[in-house]
Amino acid sequence: MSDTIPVTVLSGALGAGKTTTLNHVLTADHGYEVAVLINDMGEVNVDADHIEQQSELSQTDEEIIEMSNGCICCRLRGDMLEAVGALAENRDFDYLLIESSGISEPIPVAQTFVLGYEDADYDPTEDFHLDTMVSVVDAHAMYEGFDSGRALADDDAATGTDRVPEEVLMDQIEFCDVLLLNKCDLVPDDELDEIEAVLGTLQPRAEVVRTEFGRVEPSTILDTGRFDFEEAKRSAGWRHELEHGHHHDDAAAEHGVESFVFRADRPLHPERIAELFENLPSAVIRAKGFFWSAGREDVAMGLDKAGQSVRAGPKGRWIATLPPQQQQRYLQTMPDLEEEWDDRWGDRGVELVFIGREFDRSELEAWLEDCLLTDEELNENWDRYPDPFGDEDQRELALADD
Ligand SMILES: Nc1nc2c(ncn2[C@@H]2O[C@H](COP(=O)(O)OP(=O)(O)OP(=O)(O)O)[C@@H](O)[C@H]2O)c(=O)[nH]1
Repeated sequence: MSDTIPVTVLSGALGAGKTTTLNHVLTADHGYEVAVLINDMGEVNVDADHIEQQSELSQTDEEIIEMSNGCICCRLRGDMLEAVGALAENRDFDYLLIESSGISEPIPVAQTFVLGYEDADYDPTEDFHLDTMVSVVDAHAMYEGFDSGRALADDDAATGTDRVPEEVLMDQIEFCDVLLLNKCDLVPDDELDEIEAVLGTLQPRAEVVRTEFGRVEPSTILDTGRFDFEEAKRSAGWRHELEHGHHHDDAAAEHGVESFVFRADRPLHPERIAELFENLPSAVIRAKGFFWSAGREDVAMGLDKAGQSVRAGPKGRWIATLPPQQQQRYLQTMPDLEEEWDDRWGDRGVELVFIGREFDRSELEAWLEDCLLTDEELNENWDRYPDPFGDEDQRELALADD
C-alpha cells in the first residue's frame, strides 16, 4: 500500500472554483510530481483551449489528461481507469489529482478507485490509493440561496433515479474529507459562520477551510491521509450505490443538464453581446469561453458565468498577436489551429460553452447570432464602437448592475 500513488479528487458544483483551486495548488510549492485528470462537462474543454496556453495551469510541468463529453462517475468510468492505468505504467509522477465535472457524483468516483470497475481490466488498487476527497463549495451561491440550503439539509431523498444537481451537491458535501468553502470574499463573515455551521452539521468529519480564489495550502488537500475506507463504507450513499449500482449512464441527461457550444469566426458587437451577457436566462447555470469583441483585436475576451456572477473582459492573447516565432511553435504543435487559421485574423473567433437545465438552446443561439457583426457592420470602423469591457481583467457584469 505504501508505495501506491495517492489520489485526491476535487468535486464541487459547476463554477464553484475547482479549476481555480487546481491552478492555485499546482503552481504552489507542493513538492510532488503531479499528474492531473480533468473531467469537464460539455462537448469541448474550453479550459484547455489554446488561448489559455498562457494560463498558470499550462506553465506547470504536470501531465494533464482531459476527459470531456461525459462524467467520470458514469459514462467515462471505464475510460478514466484506462487512462490512469496507462499513466501508471510509466510511474513518472507521485501524485494524482482529479478534478471531476460539476455534476459528477463523488461516491462512484471514489468507488472506482477503491474497488475498481467491472467493465475495466485495470485494477487501480495496484497502483493507487484514495487519499482525500475534496469538495469545493460556492459560499456565495449558498449565501444567495440560503433557503434552498436549508431545504438541502432537510432532504434525505438522495436515492432513486430522479436525483437532481441539488442532491449531487448534497453528496458532494456529505461525502468528502475536506470542504473548501470558496468565494468567501463575496460573503459577509457572520453569514460565513452560519454556512459553516450548516456544513459542519451535514458533514461533521470533514475539515472545513475558507478560501478565496481557491488559495489553499497544498497540504490541506494533498497527502492528508484523510480518506477513511471504513467510514466511507458506513455512509448511506456508499451502500446504496453498491446495492443498486450506478444505473444511469449519463448523469448530464439524467439531471436535465445540457450544454452547447457557440462558435463563430467573426467578431461580436461589443454592446450587443455585453447586454446579452447581462441578461442571460437564469436557466443557464454556467457559461464560459472566449470571444472576439469588435474593435478589440488586441485581446481575447473571456466570459465566465457561475451562478449569478457574470464576468467578462480581457482574458488572454490570441495566438495571432504573439511574436512570429512563438506563433510558429503553437501552429506546429496544434494541427487543428493551422486548419482554422484565417489569413487576416488568425485564430480570433468565438467559442462559448453554455451549460444549463432545460433552457431554450435555439433561442439563445439566435440571440448570439444577432450579436455577431452583420455583413454591413463588418465594413464599418469597429474602433468607433464603445467598449464595455475595458482593459482590466474580466470584471463583474451582472452583479454590478443589481
Ligand atoms: N469572487 C470570487 N470568484 C471566484 C472565486 N473562485 C473562483 N472564482 C471565479 O468563479 C468562476 C468559476 O471558477 P472555476 O474555477 O472555473 O470553477 P469550476 O468549479 O472549475 O467550474 P466548472 O469546471 O465549470 O465546473 C471563475 O470566474 C473564477 O474566477 C472566489 O473565491 N471568489
